[in-house]
Amino acid sequence: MSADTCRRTIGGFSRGDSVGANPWQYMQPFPAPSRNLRRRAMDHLPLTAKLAGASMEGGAGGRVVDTYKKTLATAASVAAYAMLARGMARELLPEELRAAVRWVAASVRARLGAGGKDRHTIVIRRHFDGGYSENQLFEAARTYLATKIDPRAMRRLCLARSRHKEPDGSSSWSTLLCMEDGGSTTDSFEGVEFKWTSVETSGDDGGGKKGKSHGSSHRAPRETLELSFDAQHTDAALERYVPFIMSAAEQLQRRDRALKIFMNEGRAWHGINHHHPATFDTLAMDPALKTAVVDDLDRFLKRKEYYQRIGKAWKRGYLLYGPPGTGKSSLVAAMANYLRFNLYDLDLSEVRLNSTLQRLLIGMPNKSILVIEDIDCCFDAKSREDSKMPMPADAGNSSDDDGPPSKACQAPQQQQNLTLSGLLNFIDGLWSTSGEERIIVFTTNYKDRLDPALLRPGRMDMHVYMGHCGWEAFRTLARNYHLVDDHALFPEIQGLLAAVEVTPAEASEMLLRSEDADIALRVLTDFLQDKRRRTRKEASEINIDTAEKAMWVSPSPLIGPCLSEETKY
Ligand SMILES: Nc1ncnc2c1ncn2[C@@H]1O[C@H](COP(=O)(O)OP(=O)(O)OP(=O)(O)O)[C@@H](O)[C@H]1O
Repeated sequence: MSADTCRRTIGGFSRGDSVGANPWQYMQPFPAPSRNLRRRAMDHLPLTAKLAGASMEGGAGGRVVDTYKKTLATAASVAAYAMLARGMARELLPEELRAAVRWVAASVRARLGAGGKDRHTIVIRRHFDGGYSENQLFEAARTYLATKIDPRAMRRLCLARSRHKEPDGSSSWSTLLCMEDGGSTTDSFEGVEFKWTSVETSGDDGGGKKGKSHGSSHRAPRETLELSFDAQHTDAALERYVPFIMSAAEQLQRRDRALKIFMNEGRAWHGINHHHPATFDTLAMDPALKTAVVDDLDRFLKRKEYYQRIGKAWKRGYLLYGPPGTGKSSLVAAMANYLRFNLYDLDLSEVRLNSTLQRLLIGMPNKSILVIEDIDCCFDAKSREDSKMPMPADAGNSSDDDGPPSKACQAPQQQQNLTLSGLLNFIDGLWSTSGEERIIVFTTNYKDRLDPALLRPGRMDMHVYMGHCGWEAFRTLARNYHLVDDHALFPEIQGLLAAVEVTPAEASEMLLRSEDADIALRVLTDFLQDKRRRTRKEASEINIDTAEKAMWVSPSPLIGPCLSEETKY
């Protein structure tokens, strides 16, 4: 096809117009569409097509197309140069300079991203004080952002192992996904969009911490996280978003840390790692009761302001009672795992003085669970009285007295032996004065033996009865141990559980006898049948015994006088 033919076919082009830019040029074997038709079609075309289409309208349109082509060519050249420059920079420029360039680019990007709106930026440096102090907010933000990063969406990511200091001075470690230098992500909070950018600059300006490796003068890069947002949201950022991040990070760190259980020795706590596997999922108990406990814990955690408002200490007390082997200790472990709180297992037989107890309780950090097991065995009737007794002669040398002397130790005549009322008064006093977000759990096998002071309303907020293994509890155990939800023996087991009392500990033991679910369930069924036989036998013996006794003491007019007569002689 010649240029002339082409011009003819399309029509309306003046000499010098760019034929090649005409979109209809080679695709148009039919007569050209009318102007109106083309104008209507143009309304639906993207900008590039419109520009090109404009060239069909006359000389002015042609110039637009020329400009468009030139712009495209220029953009392509710039992109090529940029790629070339980038490659050369990577080869030739030192890392420090490249980091500085990246920082400038990130700042420019951040400003351009603002879309012309007034943007504010909060810079959170990893170190301050000339590089010698760690900024906790940086660590918190990094921990929080690790949950926001989608590793599939980011081409470059950094993996870091982070150390957290525990309240007891020990450390725990966790692995985090972090943004690389120049990386950014957005987070939405209360409907506001916050943008986070990771920026690294060379530490050679003296602001960074001196690199410890190889003892060289090289300084570690200065790491910062930049939080940018629309200026109108400054209050939301500082007053709500930043505190939210701190608390979210704390929760995440708690989730990752190894739990500990502390035991009292003298006046101090000694902790070891706590790996009790019990969770609310594995706990075999009445489902409604389980839900009630979990809901109660959740409500407690959310109610800081509420407790403040009503003027009550932010603490919660649980009394767990029931026969041995019904899961009281397991429930305590499940609570600790659920809340990620450390456990403080208080052995009161090791505590002789109220002042020692006071010191131990004050030494417990927030977000912890105090457990006193078998509370019914801890105090005899005598010690329940609030007796003010002189301090034993050897008490000053006892293991209770390590560490600096407390106020109470300076006034020996006021020393009190440990009493239940001392414990209760002090717990109430302690919770209301120091520390918060604590849980106290008492356990007992015999609720009826407890001092009424312990059962007084308001002392223990929730009384939880851990009973014998019911049908639902058994199903949890079957699922835990053998991953079975249904089995041919289930109906028989259900009937047996309704007839005999067996603890979850006993049922667990039977289920553990074999790894084969069929065998283990058979073993349990036999155990339950045997137990039912024995229970029936015992019951019938008791019935006979009772009947015999009844015969001897019965006031029945028929035999009564006879007995009386017999006993007379
Ligand atoms: N409700 C339960 N759910 C799951 N496992 C249980 C339950 N109760 C008991 N077990 C099993 O029995 C073992 C002993 O239970 P646990 O020590 O929790 O009972 P306890 O009521 O605290 O007993 P004690 O009163 O003697 O201290 C647990 O380690 C667990 O394997």
